[in-house]
Amino acid sequence: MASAIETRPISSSSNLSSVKILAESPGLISIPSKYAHQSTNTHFTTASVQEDFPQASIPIIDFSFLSSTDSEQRLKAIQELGKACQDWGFFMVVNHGIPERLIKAVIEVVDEFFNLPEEEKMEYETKHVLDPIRYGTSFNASKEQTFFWRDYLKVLVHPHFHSPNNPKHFSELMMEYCQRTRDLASKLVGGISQSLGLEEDYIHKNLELESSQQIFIANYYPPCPQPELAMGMPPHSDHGLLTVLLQNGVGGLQIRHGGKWVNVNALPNSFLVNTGDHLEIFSNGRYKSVLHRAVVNNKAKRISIAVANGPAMDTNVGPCPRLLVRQKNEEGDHQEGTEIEAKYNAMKYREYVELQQGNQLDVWSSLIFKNNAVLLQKEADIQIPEMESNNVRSNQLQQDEPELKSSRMKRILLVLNCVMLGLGNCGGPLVQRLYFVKGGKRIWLSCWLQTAGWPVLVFPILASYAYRRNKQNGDPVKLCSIKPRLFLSCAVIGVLTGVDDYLAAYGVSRLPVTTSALVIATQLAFTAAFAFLLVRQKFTHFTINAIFLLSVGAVVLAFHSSNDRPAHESNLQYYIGFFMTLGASALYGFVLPLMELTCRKAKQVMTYSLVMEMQLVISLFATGFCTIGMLINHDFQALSREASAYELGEGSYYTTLIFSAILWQLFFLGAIGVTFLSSALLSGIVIATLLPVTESLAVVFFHERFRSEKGISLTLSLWGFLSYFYGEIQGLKKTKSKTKRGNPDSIASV
Ligand SMILES: O=C(O)CCC(=O)C(=O)O
Ligand SMILES: [Fe+2]
Repeated sequence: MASAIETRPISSSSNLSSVKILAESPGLISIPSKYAHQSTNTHFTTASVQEDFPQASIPIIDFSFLSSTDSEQRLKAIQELGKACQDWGFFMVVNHGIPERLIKAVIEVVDEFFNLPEEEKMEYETKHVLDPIRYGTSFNASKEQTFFWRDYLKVLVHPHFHSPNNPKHFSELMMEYCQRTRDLASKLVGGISQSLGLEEDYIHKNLELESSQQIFIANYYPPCPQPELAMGMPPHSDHGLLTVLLQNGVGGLQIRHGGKWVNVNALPNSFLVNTGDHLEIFSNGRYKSVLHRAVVNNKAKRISIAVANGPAMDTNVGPCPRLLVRQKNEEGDHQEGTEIEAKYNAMKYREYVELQQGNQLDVWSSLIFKNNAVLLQKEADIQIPEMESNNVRSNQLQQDEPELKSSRMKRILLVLNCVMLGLGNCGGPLVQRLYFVKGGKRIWLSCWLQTAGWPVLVFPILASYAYRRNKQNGDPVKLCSIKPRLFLSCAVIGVLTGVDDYLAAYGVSRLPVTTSALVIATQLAFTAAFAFLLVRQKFTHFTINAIFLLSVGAVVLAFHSSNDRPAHESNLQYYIGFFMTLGASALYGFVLPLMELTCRKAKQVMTYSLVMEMQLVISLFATGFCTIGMLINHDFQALSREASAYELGEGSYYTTLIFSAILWQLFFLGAIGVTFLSSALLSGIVIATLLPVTESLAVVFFHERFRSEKGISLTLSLWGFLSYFYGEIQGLKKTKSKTKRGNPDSIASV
């Protein structure tokens, strides 16, 4: 119904899947780039300047007064109706007489329709705007660069009734509901006709409402993880005469009023009604067809049902001739009877719909707006949305995220990040331990090295920048996209990481690698707990089992840990080392979900280049924190002394430091990458399950003892690891069968 072009089926060449499937994909924390609108366009996002949208107190029309036998009451209601159409173009109808049980049942059955298997709904994917039943997604997916967070079902219900076969009772309920709303619209049109000074049945007869075109449109907006970047439905006006809108109690409609977007919420058991383009044309612009849009939220699904009531398809609609003659006004206008200029050309309703929805906007506007001033006035309030969506807009996301175009690419990146995390996870503690074993004593230096490798990040960031520049054919592309709010969050995480590095470095200096690595495995339990608290991580039996096994593994080790105490260390030193490592584990278990939360709350589109920028800022602040520690401890001055006393020689000393820095950088970049591409929990799982490799390497390189408790712990870790991945594979299979016909690209869990 809306004034745009919804000609494209859901699964055409670009494989656009339903947004419902996308929203239900496990672990979706940010929206795919193709759903994120430019924050510079205030009409397409809510993230920009106007943060709080006032609540509109739109006029309320008591329908019972319109059909009152008391002529005075009726006249008053008609005047109020006319004023509502003139000043607002939107009003709320109460006491309409449509039973509440019918309203509830229709919403429920629409919900059931969207819950049908994708294959079944796909039967209704169609090509032509006037096909009787159409199921689709977004708004005008064939023309849009950026999609809308909405699935829809459109059914032509009058003069010929159509309906999907399923769900059961859909057809019956829809027929009754459409009949009742058609009667409602017809009575309102009668009142509007009178409010224009015409007979009650004037519009009815002249626009042939006996065979009026009625369209049932159900809109489904699932919860969206980044609602401020997405939009459910773009600004548009509705064609036809009156649209009767119902919603499932979840707000989201905004209308353009007084140059602002304002929220409109309906009273319980009321309808929202808006005047359409053809009432504007018919009244020669006296009644406005107002722009409106639907915003989305991250909490509850929203369903809206818009029933559009238009003239008969083949009716010619132009300004009403009787309204083009000046009426005598209250002051006794002496120009009474003179002609008023028609602002619009007449056009068949069918042609209007086809031209407008067929996207020939230039032709359409020149045909419809006889008076160019009307068009200009419309454009002045807001850039007409069709123009926006039809023109190829340079989209911030396409600039930012060329590398995440396909799900294959995402999977490759995820594997790459797991490998980096693995290398860092095994190599980092080993090289750090090497430093201490061969004569290094500087804890602050060792901790500084955990993040001081940040300059290596400059290369991939530059490479991504060069790639984007190349792609944009000379259009301006930003080197850094991080915004102040995200920068600040990363700075805080950086300082926490610095503290964490110190705790971990202290632990590594005191404990054998085998012990410290297994204590670090408790991090998974911390990660899981914080992930639940901070990001509402969902757990399956398999993940719970994995977390339990991995944690028990670490505890088994902890009970026997004193057996491991190196000969030269006191009990106290050993225990301090043990608890410092545990503290590091808890803190990092907190930092990972915190990063996930930061990614979710960032009012920015998350891209992989942005993740690298975030890691750079985190490392920078962590390094700054540790530099202070080094300065206080005079570590810089001690460097050359320590190098010359290093057991493996001076050259190897510096090599050890450099490798340590690089390996830790891989660890952190891998961890944040896996968190962004999947979840904090997966990062924790990878860290915990790579223990066997670290264990074996430590036994090989440092000839550490491999005692029975380590064997038990190791077995439990492996078991936990297998349990987690088995669960993941099961989950993936389920999702795949759900989305057989959907597009893996849109499954943004990776
Ligand atoms: O979902 C809404 O509130 C708006 C729906 C709408 O404007 C339409 O379907 O034309
Ligand atoms: Fe609409």
